[in-house]
Amino acid sequence: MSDYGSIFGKWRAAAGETWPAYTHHAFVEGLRDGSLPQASFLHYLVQDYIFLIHFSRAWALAVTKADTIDEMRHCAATVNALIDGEMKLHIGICAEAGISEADLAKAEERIENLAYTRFVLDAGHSGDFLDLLAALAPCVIGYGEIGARLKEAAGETPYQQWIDTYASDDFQEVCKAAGALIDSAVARRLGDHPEDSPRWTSLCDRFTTATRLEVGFWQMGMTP
Ligand SMILES: Cc1ncc(CN)c(N)n1
Repeated sequence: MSDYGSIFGKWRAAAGETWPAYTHHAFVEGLRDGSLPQASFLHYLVQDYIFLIHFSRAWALAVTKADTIDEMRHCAATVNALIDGEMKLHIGICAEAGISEADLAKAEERIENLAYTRFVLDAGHSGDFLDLLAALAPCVIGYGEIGARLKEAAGETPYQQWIDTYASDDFQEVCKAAGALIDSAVARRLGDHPEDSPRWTSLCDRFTTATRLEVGFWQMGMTP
């Protein structure tokens, strides 16, 4: 079982080589060793600010798709953590670089961003709570995995604040809680042997597609 839960570990394994293509992407390695150009980083952050708006909408949709109060509580808390926590990182770093919140609000959304966020929202609109969680999981837990690795492996890099945010105890707790939510939500709906469910393959596919879209997002970051 992975640090982030049993189902996440299975979905991650089913994604095969797509997973390391995401978590070890050249953009990530550039954050780690400091070789990523600042223009790429800022371009990524501006797009990621827009991403987090839609991502918050997707977690808000999860509140409406939940079956239990505990599930609702988790999803509602994630909306708050995104808006009042993670997005502040983007606002703060961009402000230091002379990019105001007003600039962020009127930035043009790149097509790779649009593809990813609308894919996640569609998973929730056309599917159920599990479809939505499978599409959301690579985003939350992938950054936790990246942050934890970069904390151990980072060289001299100007991107330490970014690394520290995703390596932080707070963010790691968010990832572990998301993994536990996925485990309990899958057990509740598909029982103790979810791999035997006719839905299993399509849940794995949703997870893998979201992971491919994460790879595309890093790639976009490298082409301001
Ligand atoms: C594209 C993307 N994926 C994941 C995360 C982490 N919440 C993020 N900020 N941006």
